[in-house]
Amino acid sequence: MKSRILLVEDDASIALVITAALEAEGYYVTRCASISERDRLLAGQTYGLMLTDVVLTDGDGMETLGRVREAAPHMPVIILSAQNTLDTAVRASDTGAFEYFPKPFDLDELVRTVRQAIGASESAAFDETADDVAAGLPLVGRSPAMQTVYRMITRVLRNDLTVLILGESGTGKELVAEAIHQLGKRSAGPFIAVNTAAIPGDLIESELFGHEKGAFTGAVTRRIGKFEQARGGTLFLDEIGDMPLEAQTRLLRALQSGRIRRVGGTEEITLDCRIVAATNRDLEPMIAAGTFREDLYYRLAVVPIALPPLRERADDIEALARHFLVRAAAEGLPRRQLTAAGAALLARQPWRGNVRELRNFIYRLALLARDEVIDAAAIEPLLAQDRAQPSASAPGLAPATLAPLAPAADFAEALASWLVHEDPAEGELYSAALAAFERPLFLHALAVTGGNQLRAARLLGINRNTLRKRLSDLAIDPDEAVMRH
Ligand SMILES: Nc1ncnc2c1ncn2[C@@H]1O[C@H](COP(=O)(O)OP(=O)(O)OP(=O)(O)O)[C@@H](O)[C@H]1O
Repeated sequence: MKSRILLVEDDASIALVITAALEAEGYYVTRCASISERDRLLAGQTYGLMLTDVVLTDGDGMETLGRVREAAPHMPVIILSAQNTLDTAVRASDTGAFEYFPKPFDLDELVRTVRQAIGASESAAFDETADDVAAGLPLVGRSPAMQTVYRMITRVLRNDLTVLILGESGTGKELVAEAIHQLGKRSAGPFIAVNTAAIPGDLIESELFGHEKGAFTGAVTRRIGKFEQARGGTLFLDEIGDMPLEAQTRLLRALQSGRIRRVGGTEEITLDCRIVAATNRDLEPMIAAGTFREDLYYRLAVVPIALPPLRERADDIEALARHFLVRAAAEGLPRRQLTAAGAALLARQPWRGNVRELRNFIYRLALLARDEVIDAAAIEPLLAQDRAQPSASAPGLAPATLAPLAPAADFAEALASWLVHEDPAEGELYSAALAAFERPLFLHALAVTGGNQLRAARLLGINRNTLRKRLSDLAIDPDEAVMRH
């Protein structure tokens, strides 16, 4: 005999469609429209599965799942929600729900999942429960493409599987990596990000694995590598496609053995971090050409998550634009409103630099627009400027280290936004601006030279003593600068 299904849904037409589809499969469906009715029905009868909406007239169908678990601990639950944010997906997964369907959903897929869930619950009892994860992450966008991403994220939160995030530059790969860390079981540990493309080839090993004192010229002290820094947390290996082959081999060996050795050291250190890697490169042709190791690819891509380019989820552009306007205002830029026509114009742009380009554009717009209300007419001139000067906020110009504000087209513009943000006191303008400029520049020079002040001074083209003095004035600790980078 087919199972009885409890459907908790207050939208009569959705309920009708689901009931018809499930009855056609031979299931018996009992429908109710509120949480109180649900609890009453569960107390009196056993169900093979429950399908529930989230927002119901008398409460939240997801928040109250604890009561359902008490009444029917092994009954699989499928959540249907119009609140299709990452937060909802994560909350759904944390309730131990079998599956989460953002509305609108594919009816055939829903029926298939019901069949699977009932089959699975007959062979294995469901014992998953978890705390309510409070906060969602600032991943904006509810397009179907992002729903798929959110569902993938929820699948890796309770395990340590290695994740490979693929997507063009600026699509949000690092943000997704952070979401996996913060929402996952290692959130109490550190999140360590390494941009493997930014480290000179000969320093990658010591950067990742650390080195012992005297391991090579310049190794004046023992240094802990990123793998060790990430102990208990997550190691985010960005731009993995740009890693030199030799470093790929070392990385593969570390992942295979689960152990590392500091450069020049003998002690074996056991890895204790989740690895999330990312690249904007198309790895397949690189594998074919022999520039990316196929075995490393399979090691990393245990769970691949593909982030679609922004132009393929134009539905998200308006929400993102409004989000960045709010952020810009919170960071001290003028408060702006975006009209529907303005949003529509933004949604029609190709955004080759993806969300990063959109973000930079919105910050410039907030800074430069004349009126509080931003309409298409205020956006046009900036778009025209970008078309004439494509580098203005497009890919490549990404130094997030440059300022707390978005990177700008040139120093004059960066300075303008810095002035708005910092508003230094009279008589301190020059020294404050100089410090704001020098700090990221010196940190960059120290990072790429592995903290070697002589080489950093040479790179900058300034005297070593000048650099030392300025580092001391700015209270920059060269070793710490390298560690933090
Ligand atoms: N869905 C999103 N919601 C809100 N902000 C986003 C989203 N996606 C990206 N961003 C923002 O866009 C910027 C670029 O994102 P991120 O650095 O994660 O991209 P990336 O894919 O890692 O880029 P790259 O390949 O160049 O390293 C960041 O400021 C990030 O916060």
